[in-house]
Amino acid sequence: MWRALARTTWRAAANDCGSPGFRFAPSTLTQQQLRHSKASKRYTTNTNTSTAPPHKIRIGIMSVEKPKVVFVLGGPGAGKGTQCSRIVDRFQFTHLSAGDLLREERSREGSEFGNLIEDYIRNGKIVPVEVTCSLLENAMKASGKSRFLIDGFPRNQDNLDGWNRQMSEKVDFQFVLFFDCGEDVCVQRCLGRGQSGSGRTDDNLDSLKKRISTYNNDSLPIIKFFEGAGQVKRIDASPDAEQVYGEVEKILVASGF
Ligand SMILES: Nc1ncnc2c1ncn2[C@@H]1O[C@H](COP(=O)(O)OP(=O)(O)O)[C@@H](O)[C@H]1O
Ligand SMILES: Nc1ccn([C@H]2C[C@H](O)[C@@H](COP(=O)(O)OP(=O)(O)O)O2)c(=O)n1
Repeated sequence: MWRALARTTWRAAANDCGSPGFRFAPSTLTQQQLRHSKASKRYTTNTNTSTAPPHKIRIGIMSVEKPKVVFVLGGPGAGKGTQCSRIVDRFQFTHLSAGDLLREERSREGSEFGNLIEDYIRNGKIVPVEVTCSLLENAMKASGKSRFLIDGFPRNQDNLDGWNRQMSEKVDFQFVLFFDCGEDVCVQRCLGRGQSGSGRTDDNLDSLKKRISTYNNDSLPIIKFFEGAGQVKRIDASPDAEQVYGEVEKILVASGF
């Protein structure tokens, strides 16, 4: 169903690829990392047949760096997008918001997924990963960059499974930046965003109740899973944006960015 998504932005040859990490990707770093987690029973297969170290891929006799990926998670309205914009201003990251990519695809003329995406978004459900992951992979390739903030993904088990199938071998996963924010604050921020003209069809109370429930039931377990693997950097997202960013900056600098 999602073949159409993979159409335009794939680069035809390795030489043409801005970031070589997207092609030949024999190892599965994320799966390797997840193997160490008590909670990672599903990820026990070692499919790494490469002689390159896990953060690199092998092309012929050379090994090259894989693109680095940081997942950015938190409740609806926690401030993920706001903080990502600030990070991009200071660090060399490319910000890819799964929600933005889905909204773009929904509006793209001729998209076969427009109605499906709208139905999922309005009802606070998570779009099937085949759609979202392909949009992310295409955007990564099209950017030609090698450091990504992937915002709002993976948001449920389907997202995580799809990522592990399609992408984990191709990237050097770093950690999750988790913007931890109370439900009431999240709701007020989303309503405020709606009132100041976000134009989003889901910044209303009815959709928000469903989004919060999806977050609690489907997204929090994913964050806990990464936490169990020691891969979460938690940030209190309730203070003002400046203060939150101060914490983010410290974490990124301490992580070598
Ligand atoms: N720390 C903060 N304090 C107050 N308002 C914030 C803060 N961070 C973001 N906002 C505002 O809250 C709304 C949601 O922020 P946004 O970054 O779009 O959240 P998310 O991407 O997590 O949905 C926006 O209107 C934004 O300006
Ligand atoms: N991985 C994702 C991310 C977003 N979506 C859909 C469903 C979400 O409620 C909407 C909006 O997500 P977005 O990250 O832009 O917004 P919030 O964090 O909820 O404010 O997009 C999805 O289906 N799968």
